[in-house]
Parts: sequence; C-alpha cells; structure tokens
Amino acid sequence: MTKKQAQQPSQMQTLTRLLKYVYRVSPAALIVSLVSVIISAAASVVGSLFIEQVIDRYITPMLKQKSPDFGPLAHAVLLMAGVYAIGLVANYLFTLLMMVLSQQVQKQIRNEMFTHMQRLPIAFFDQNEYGDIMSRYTNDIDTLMQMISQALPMFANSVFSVVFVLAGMFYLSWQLTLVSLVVVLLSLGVVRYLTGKSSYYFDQQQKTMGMVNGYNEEMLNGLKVIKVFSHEPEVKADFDRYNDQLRIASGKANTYATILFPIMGNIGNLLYVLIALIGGAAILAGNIPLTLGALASFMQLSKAFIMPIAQISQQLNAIVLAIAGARRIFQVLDEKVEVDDGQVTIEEKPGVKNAWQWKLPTENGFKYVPVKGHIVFDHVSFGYVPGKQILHDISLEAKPGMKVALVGETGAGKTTISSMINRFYEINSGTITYDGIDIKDIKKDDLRKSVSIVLQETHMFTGNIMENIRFGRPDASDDDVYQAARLARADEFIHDLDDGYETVIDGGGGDLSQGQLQLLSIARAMIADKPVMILDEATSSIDTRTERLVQAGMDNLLAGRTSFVIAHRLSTIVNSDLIIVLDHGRILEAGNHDQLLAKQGYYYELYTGKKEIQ
Ligand SMILES: Nc1ncnc2c1ncn2[C@@H]1O[C@H](COP(=O)(O)OP(=O)(O)OP(=O)(O)O)[C@@H](O)[C@H]1O
Repeated sequence: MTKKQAQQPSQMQTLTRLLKYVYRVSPAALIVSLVSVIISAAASVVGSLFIEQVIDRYITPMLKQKSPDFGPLAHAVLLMAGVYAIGLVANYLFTLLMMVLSQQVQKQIRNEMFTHMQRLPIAFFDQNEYGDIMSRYTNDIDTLMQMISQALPMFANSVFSVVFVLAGMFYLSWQLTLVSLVVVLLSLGVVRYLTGKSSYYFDQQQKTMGMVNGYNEEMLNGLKVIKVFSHEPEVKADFDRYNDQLRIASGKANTYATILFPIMGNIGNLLYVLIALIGGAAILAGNIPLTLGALASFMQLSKAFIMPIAQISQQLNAIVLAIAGARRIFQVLDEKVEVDDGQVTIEEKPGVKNAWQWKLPTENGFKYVPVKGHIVFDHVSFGYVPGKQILHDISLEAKPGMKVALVGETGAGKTTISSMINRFYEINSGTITYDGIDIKDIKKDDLRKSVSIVLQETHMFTGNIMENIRFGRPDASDDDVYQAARLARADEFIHDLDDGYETVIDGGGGDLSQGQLQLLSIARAMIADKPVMILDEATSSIDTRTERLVQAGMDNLLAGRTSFVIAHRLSTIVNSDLIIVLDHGRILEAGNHDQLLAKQGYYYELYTGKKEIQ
C-alpha cells in the first residue's frame, strides 16, 4: 500500500492481532473450541495408554488362565471405546465451531473492509491498483478463512497432541522418550529448512497473485485501446511473464510443502522400528523396567508423536500463507481514513424542496443560515505528492449564483481546482471558504451533499435508467426523473430505447454512447439539484447542437446557483460571469469574456484561434 507501511509487522505480531480479532468476533466459540481440542488430544493419548492396561492387566494374565474370564477385558475395552468416543465428539465439536467461526470472521472482515474502503481518501485509490485491492478482498480473505477453519484447528490439535503424547511417553519410559527426542530433534532440522523455503515462496505466491490480478484488471479496462493499437502480443508477453512468476512461486511453495509430509512419515516409521528394537532388546536384557504392555503403548504413542509434528510444520505453511494475507488485509484496514473534523452540517429546509441551510454550532446550541454558494479560494497551494506542487497561490471568488469557467491547457490544473472544493484532497496552504465557512469546518459528507459534480468520465451503476438518474436524489419521484431527463435532453433518446426508462444498463454503460451517458449523468446531477455545481468536461462527447440545447436547460437550472464549468469548447463558457485562465497551476488571467478579449492576452489568443488548447 503506501510507502509509510514499508516497515511491516512481524509474523507473530500479525498472528496475535488476527487471533485477537477472531476472539473479538466470538469469544465463546473460540474458548469452547480450545477446550474441545484439548479434550480431543487428551482422549487419544489416554486411549493409547489404555493399551498398557489391557495387555498387562488383562491379556497377559488371561494367557496363563485355563478358562479365562473375558468380562473384565470387555469392560476395559468398553471404557477405552468410551474415551475414544468422547475424543471423537470433542473433535467434531471443535471442527464445527471453527467452521462457523470462520464464516462469522469472514463476514466481519468483508464488512469492515468494505466500510473502511468507503471512508478512505481518493488518494488511496489513486495510489493502489484496483486489481490489487480486489485481490486482498478475495484471495487474501479466502486463505485467511482456510486457515481459521482448517489450518489453525489442526495446528492446535497437533500442538496439544505433541504435548500430551510427550507426557504419556515420559510416564511410560523416560529412557525411550530420550531416544525418540533425539530422532525428533534431528528431523526438526529438515522441517525448518523445508518450511522456511515454502513460506518464502507462499509469500511470493500471494504477492504475484496480486500482480496478476492487477494486470488483468488494467488490461480488461483498456481492452479497446489494446485492440486499437494491436498490442495483444505485447500484452500477452507481459501477462505470460507475470503468470510465469506466479507459477514458479506457487510450484516451489507447494513442492517444498508436499515433500515435507512423506519425509516426516518415513521418519515416523523409522522411530517406530527403532523403539521396537531398542525397547524389545532392553526388556529382554532387563535394562529398562518395562512391561510388554508399556512397550506396546509406547510404540503406539511414538507413532502418534511424529505425525502431529509433521502436521504442525505443514499447517505452518498454511498459517504463514494466511498471515501474509492477513497482513495485506490489515494494511487496508490500517489505512488512514479521511480526516473529518467538520462540525457544520447541511440540512434541507423543512417542507421546502431543494432549499438548503447550514446548521452552525454556536455557544448555546446552533443556528440555521441559508446556503448561498459563495466560494472563495484564498492563496491556495496544493500538490498530490509531497515536493510536487500543482496549484500555486490560487485566489478566486465565486459569488452566489456566478458561473465560473476554468480554462487552460491540458494539465493546467482545472480538475484539480474543482477537486479542492469538495475536499477530495487536502490543500497544502491557504483557505477555501464556502459561505464564509472554512470548508475544513464543514462535515465532509455534508460538504459533498452540497456540491454536484458531473465528470467527463461517466459511471453508471448496474440497474435501469430510472434508477441511475434517481441515484442523484433517492427520494425523487418518477416525475422528477422525467423532468430532469427532459432538462438534460436525455428524454429523447431514452424514449427511443425499447424499454425506455426501464432499460437496464450494466456497470460499464451497456450499449449507450458516451454522449448519451453524459446526458444521463447531467440528468442525475440535475435531479440532485445542489447549491453548487461542478461540470468537468460534462458535455465533451455531446454533439454541438445537443450541447446547445443541454446548455439552455442547464442555464435554467444553474440560474441562482454557483457553478464551475470546465470545457475545452470555449463556446460553452463565453457567457460565464468569471473566466479563470490557468497555466501550469497558476492563474494567468481572470475576468468575463469581454474583459478578457479586451485584454488581448492568452484568452484572446485562444478565442480568436491564434492559440489552441492542447
Ligand atoms: N491523482 C493524481 N495524482 C498525481 N498527480 C495528478 C493527479 N491528478 C492529476 N495530477 C497532475 O496534476 C496536474 C493537473 O491535472 P488536472 O487534471 O487538474 O489538469 P486539467 O487542467 O484538468 O487537465 P485536463 O484538461 O486534461 O483535464 C497534471 O500535471 C496531472 O498530471
């Protein structure tokens, strides 16, 4: 994410944070699962220890009896079955609980991420690829869930098994336990090497997965451009490179992870044979005070000793992978949300539609003041990134109801100025006031509620035309929608569509032309009818005849409202009250059309065609 986060938390810190998170979602489920996992591990060891009793207490004596009584043996076996049954139930319970818990955690994380992302500043989305963000939302959450529902319970089960088995082994014979431990210690070297390698590659796999998804997303978005320039082979070559990196990382991670298990399995067999040999020889020589039953029990335990160690190391892979995912998820959740210290809010006057008023806090409560739309920039400077200033000392005043045009070459800073008004970004110095109130004192949501923006890039949401226009004002009636569409001159083409206002458009804009989409977004802004309007190349894809008609509708709407208009076609802005001519983020000239023409400066050259907006 941002560079600040280059210093990553350790795996242990992330795991602890994750466990706290899981605990917070459902403390009861986590505690009951933990108790169940302990019971399950203990039951299996107690079951193994029973073998000693069964052999030494019942079977061996019975071998010497002429007519053996099977009753006590049957009783002991039943008891053993009972212990195993308890273990089984506990095992089932904790598996089930962890499954349910993982679903709850998944829901909670998705919810928190979504809510958090909505509160992140636009700058976050400028700096991070959508594909990478999506990968955190999908792949990383998936791996995390697999860890919580599978790896973590198995890991806990194995850890407790190892502890109990070790205790059981010590109880039976400390000498044979020492032999087992030497074998285990030797095998741990192998485990460390293999898990170290696989976790490194699992981390790489998650990272490259994010890159592949990011690349896919970008290419899908730019598919048309790729086709226009016949860039398919180059794009494919780049994709192959990323895909190959993913294959290599994924292949290596899984190779190291999968060879671990067979190796550990064989070490387990080796230990089993070793214990049988050493134990048998020791019993025969009378070196170790061990019964036949105890040896059988010990061998059973030694088998149950290596497997959990193998499982611990294997589950460690999944845990390491999930920790990498958890870290990426927490990175998003740790991203600073937009600062909002604003106290001033905006409200619609009760009973009067589209009449807005400020709710200003005062010493003894608050007071209401009508919203006028008076915007003042006072020596404003701004840069998107530190050290690269884009706007230099901008001062301008848009009196209520004024139409202010921003003119200048591409990259001059027109959109940037408009983005400052609703605080998409924070200015570096100077102040911007709205009706005399510093915009930093206005609650962001409310500030944005009072400013309508129509961008050149239109975005429609999946739904029908009616719903998309109503997006501007959810409580608008059908008649309001028709009225806005008529004003925006969208009504005509909507009627020509087979399903009219019911025509469904998908997220990308469906079969509508860019100009038609612009008309819809103008209608959407018109229905919102805010005190301040920003039109950023809002009519650039509309033909000049329709643009004139839309303009007429808009001028009606804009009458009495403050508006900022950015347009490359100067015909759109000649009737503006104030034209601000920008060059490299500085104001070059300001005045109305006649004043600027009379000045015979930059604007005059643009208007008379001596200079062209590039
Ligand atoms: N999100 C961003 N991050 C960093 N720099 C940006 C960002 N958006 C714009 N810029 C830079 O800020 C400068 C001004 O861009 P801006 O979009 O305000 O220009 P503009 O006058 O609206 O141009 P156009 O007529 O092409 O829309 C440009 O140099 C641009 O590269």
